[in-house]
Amino acid sequence: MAVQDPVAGPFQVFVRWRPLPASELPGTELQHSATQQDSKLSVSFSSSANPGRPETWKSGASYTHVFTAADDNSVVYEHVVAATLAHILKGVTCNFFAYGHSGSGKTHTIIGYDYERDQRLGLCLAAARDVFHALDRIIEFDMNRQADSKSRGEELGVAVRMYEVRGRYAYDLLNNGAECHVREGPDGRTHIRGQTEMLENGRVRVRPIAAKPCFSFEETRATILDGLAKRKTGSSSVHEESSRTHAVVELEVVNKTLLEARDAVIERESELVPVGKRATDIYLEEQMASLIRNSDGTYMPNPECPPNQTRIDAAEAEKKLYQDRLVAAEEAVVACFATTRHACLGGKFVFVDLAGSEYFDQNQQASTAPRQTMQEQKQGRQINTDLFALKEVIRARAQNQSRIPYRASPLTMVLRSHFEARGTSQEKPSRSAMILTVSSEEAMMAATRNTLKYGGLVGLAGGE
Ligand SMILES: Nc1ncnc2c1ncn2[C@@H]1O[C@H](COP(=O)(O)OP(=O)(O)OP(=O)(O)O)[C@@H](O)[C@H]1O
Repeated sequence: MAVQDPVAGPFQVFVRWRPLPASELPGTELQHSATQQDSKLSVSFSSSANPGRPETWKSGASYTHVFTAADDNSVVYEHVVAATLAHILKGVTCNFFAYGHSGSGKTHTIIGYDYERDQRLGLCLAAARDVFHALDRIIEFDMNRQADSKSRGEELGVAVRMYEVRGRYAYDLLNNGAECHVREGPDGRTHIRGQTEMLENGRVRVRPIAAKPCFSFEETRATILDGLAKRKTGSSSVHEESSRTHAVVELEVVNKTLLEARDAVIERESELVPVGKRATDIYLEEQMASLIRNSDGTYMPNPECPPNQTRIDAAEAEKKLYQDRLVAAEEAVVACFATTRHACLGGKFVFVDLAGSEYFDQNQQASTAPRQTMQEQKQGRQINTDLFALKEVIRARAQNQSRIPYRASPLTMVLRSHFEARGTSQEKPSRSAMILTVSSEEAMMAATRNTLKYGGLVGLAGGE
């Protein structure tokens, strides 16, 4: 049975203990328990590795629920994600993060390693399955009302985006791992843009992260598996490499009209580039032609050759025409939301498999981690920055601070639009949750404690 809206507050934190790896002897692990305090849980564990000096640790009460090693992915899904589907169907964005040490089960939780069996599907695949069940019901309802969604371009589906964030770049897993820049635009929004394509007539197209439209669960699953295959190429050590990137999977409810409207914006942008450049060139040409050089090297206007204002105005008028076409295309996107009868349009699940938290744990690094190359050290510092920034953003949001430090890292810049998403109406703020994946292996004690501490800071903020 689905649990009632677990992600109701601003930010909820869950703990998931993974089973001991087969290589570990049973009976040698940390002993752990959870204690209810008001509406939240605290976690404590003890180690008896050193019989002379048993060690115990207890967290604050910051967690919404603690999953045991016996809980499989379907149990986690029911508690954390299932009830949020109702929000997605109202156009809301729900974000889910997995945070933990390498090998603690982040990918197992978010994506899973069994793509067929219901009980073992990762959260993103189980969510895709349930979105399609819901969309099927909406389509059936439309058919009963003789409202043929398909012919009107309103056939509902899911646009899948999959990318890894590493350093200042995102790598588009549904576009051959293409490197994309993460930048803040003049509009204050973050743009993730791929390579510049030079087209005919001077048009310049810069595409955003690929959004692959899928119209069935099977198609969505195949798309996610395609993306995963890209995640693995180019890495000599898959497991290590996956720890060093943040992997994001987005599932957005879309229809064909919306997808076409967004494509039209990209086309209008590409058309504006040469026209805008021509207007600038003509202005500069006319200004230069109308200047004469003085003997001291300075310039002054040449009264006999004033700038050809008619030519400048004509170029500006043409530019304005293309700017208006772009604005009209952007308005058409907004109109898709305003005119649809499907409140679910734009509803989005965002799943983030964060880079291994060991990079955030400098003490652990110094003492036990193998020697790192310069490149790995740089990556480690960037991951630290990202994970610290994420915590600060979550806390600032929970405390309703006027300034949320999204710009502190590329990861938080990328996540900004998901945190700030408000569906089609201002009353629909996004909802978010984090799953801390931890291991009861003795060797992982410090990492487990650090993960619980990090999540504790995030969870306390959520409860304020
Ligand atoms: N809760 C769990 N139940 C069963 N197996 C698990 C669980 N958590 C992790 N595992 C297994 O442990 C191994 C490592 O897990 P996983 O790849 O998810 O770790 P990770 O935290 O994503 O690591 P990395 O950060 O290095 O990518 C996998 O074989 C996975 O199936």
